[in-house]
Amino acid sequence: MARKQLTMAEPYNWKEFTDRTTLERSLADTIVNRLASSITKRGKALIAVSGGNTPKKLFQVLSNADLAWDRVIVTLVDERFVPPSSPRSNAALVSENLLQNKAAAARFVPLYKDATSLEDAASSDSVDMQTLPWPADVVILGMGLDGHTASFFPDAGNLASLLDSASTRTVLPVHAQSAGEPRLTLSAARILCAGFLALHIEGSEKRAAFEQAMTNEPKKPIRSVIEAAPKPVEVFWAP
Ligand SMILES: O=C(O)[C@H](O)[C@@H](O)[C@H](O)[C@H](O)COP(=O)(O)O
Repeated sequence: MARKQLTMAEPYNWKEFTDRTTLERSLADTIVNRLASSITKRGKALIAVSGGNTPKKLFQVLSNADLAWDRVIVTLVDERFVPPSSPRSNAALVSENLLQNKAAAARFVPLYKDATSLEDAASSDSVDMQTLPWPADVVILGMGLDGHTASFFPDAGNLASLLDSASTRTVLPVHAQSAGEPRLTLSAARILCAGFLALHIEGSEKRAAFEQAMTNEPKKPIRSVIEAAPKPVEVFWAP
């Protein structure tokens, strides 16, 4: 039973599940349907996924889904500025959990590249990734307890640029004390134009953090993204 929204004007749809397995199956089905529909319409599909711990099981479920994966391009919402050999790498997480089984046929476009600086890597990504079939059909966001999403950390020096829905950049660099390491992130502009934009969070702490982020001031990045979205963001939550 979905949580009753506070007002009709909520910019998100809360989808509550009894357990994480049920959530993962439902979200995976929705993702596959969206990607299959895009393949039917335009012969290809683009999905951007977040890293971190939450999506690992979802990736494993997705990897076994029946889909023309050879028509699917998978990229990242954000990446720590580390090589794929690092245990902190989101590219490694995706390669080890999503790009397996049937989904191994998908094309993966990473964000990390061995560049002289974070800024050079972000600029080069932005150029290289222009050729991807934007808008993304699916973007799956995560959220930290501090209300960050993607690598839009509240203490990022360039947060306004990261959140600028009119940005012409595809990938931006992020330096934020709270991020752990320098990051590369899709711009909000690219995230917000997704055909299907979902937030995947689990556990009571994340639910509380989400509810606080959506009401407290100053606005947390997740609230800025949700309020800027042209249509309600689908929030998938399980205890
Ligand atoms: O690179 C990352 O860490 C993610 O893209 C980030 O935005 C993540 O979604 C949140 O930090 C939640 O991470 P957890 O799922 O590990 O709580």
